Amino acid sequence: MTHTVEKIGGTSMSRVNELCDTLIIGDRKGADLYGRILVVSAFGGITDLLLEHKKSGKAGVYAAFASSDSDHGWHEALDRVSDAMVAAHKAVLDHPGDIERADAFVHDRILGARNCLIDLQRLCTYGHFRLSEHMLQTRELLSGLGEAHSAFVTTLMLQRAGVNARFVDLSGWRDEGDVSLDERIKGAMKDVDPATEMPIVTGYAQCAEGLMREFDRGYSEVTFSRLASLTGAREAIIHKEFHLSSADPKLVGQDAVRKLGRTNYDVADQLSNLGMEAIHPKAAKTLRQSGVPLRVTNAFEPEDPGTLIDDQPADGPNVEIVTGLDLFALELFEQDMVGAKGYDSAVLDILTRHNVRIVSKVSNANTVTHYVDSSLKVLRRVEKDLITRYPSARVTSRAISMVAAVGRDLNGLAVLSRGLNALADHGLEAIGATQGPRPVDVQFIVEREVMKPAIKALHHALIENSDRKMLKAA
Ligand SMILES: Nc1ncnc2c1ncn2[C@@H]1O[C@H](COP(=O)(O)OP(=O)(O)O)[C@@H](O)[C@H]1O
Ligand SMILES: N[C@@H](CC(=O)OP(=O)(O)O)C(=O)O
Repeated sequence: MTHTVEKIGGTSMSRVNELCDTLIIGDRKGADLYGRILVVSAFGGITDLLLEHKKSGKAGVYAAFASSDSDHGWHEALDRVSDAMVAAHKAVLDHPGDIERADAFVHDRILGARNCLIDLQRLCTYGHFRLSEHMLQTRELLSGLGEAHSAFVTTLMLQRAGVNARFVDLSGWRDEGDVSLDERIKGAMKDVDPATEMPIVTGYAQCAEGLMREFDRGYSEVTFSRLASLTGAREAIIHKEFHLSSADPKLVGQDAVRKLGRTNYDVADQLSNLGMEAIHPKAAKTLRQSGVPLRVTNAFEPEDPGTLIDDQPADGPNVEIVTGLDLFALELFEQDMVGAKGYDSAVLDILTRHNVRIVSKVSNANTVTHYVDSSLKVLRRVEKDLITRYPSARVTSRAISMVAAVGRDLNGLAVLSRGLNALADHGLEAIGATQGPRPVDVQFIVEREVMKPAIKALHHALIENSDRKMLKAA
């Protein structure tokens, strides 16, 4: 019998002590404790403080360092990380000896990172070295701190509970090798025996290709899926704070949402695109290609099988999830566009250059609109480039939200019209709505303040009240 590879996300990591009594140990004894490789994310909020806030974009150490010439804003930002790390491990560790070791670990890594950044800044006062050329490595160095800390703390906690846990640090701390992601993982795992010990692996892995450069936020799932694939896991499991549900339980209410019993990689991709991170799209690809089944479970209900994700089609049409995210509508309006080609690709070039994530798009005779996930600051630069390229065009960025209904098979469900009616019934207006010919998602564009009530209204109409038989009869 082979092992499973199991990832614990940041929100759940903040309560890893509770998981110890249930998910990780529970009433298992002896050999039953093993056969599992755990991949951990940083404690909730730590990566946001290290890099930047995932949702609001608020600067962390990285962003402060990137923008600092002489001021020392990043030092305070690093202090905040250190304080937050200590608070996070104090919340989950009991034994004073463990807390002392965790404090020392934080102190050592923060000091190391601080010295490294100071040296880098000093080096870059000489003309030949440019800070801008080292920003990616800086981002890598900082992100690794979060997962090294959470994995170290979890190992201490489990060892104290009598588990033969082993800290597997893929973060490349003070490491000299230049290895690929696969080599990094294989090298670290080569003398680890999951049958007799429980590896606690950092969700961040330092590698020549650059985990952050290739995959950016949500990278833990990339490490997780690669580890599952390379070690030939029986199953890859993501433990989350809630069951993967038909909508955010915090928003719609835990009683109103349904647990997803099963879905497929197509839906998982749509959800990632909508910022829901059911699973990182590149991670899904690795698992799909290597034939490792994926399960998403509620970390706090370990006896529940959760959601199985594979590449199977649905048994019948159904809306499975309603979700939403804040975006900007970047609009290029140009009277001369009609009949001319190339506008679309010019916009794409500029968006690519500024590394803006496109979620969706619509166009007509003289207007191209991209719904993008970006900050206004970056969009201002995009607008400037667009105006330079098309001086007589009108370019605008408008804050909007997108709410989408997603399912493996939405055939014959009239999701678009029922959705619009549901919004109207609640006195809510849609600015736009789109459905492609492949029936897996329908997108509704609304004002930002309408997003939450729109999710509730759509969830109510399309999931809580869905009666497929009635619809078929109609
Ligand atoms: N459809 C959904 N099902 C479950 N949780 C959702 C859903 N949509 C949004 N969420 C939210 O996602 C949040 C983070 O979930 P989780 O994946 O556990 O975090 P992390 O990325 O830290 O592991 C939860 O607190 C929950 O409110
Ligand atoms: N902590 C990292 C990696 C990650 O995947 O985290 P989480 O599992 O909490 O989404 C991030 O925020 O990007």
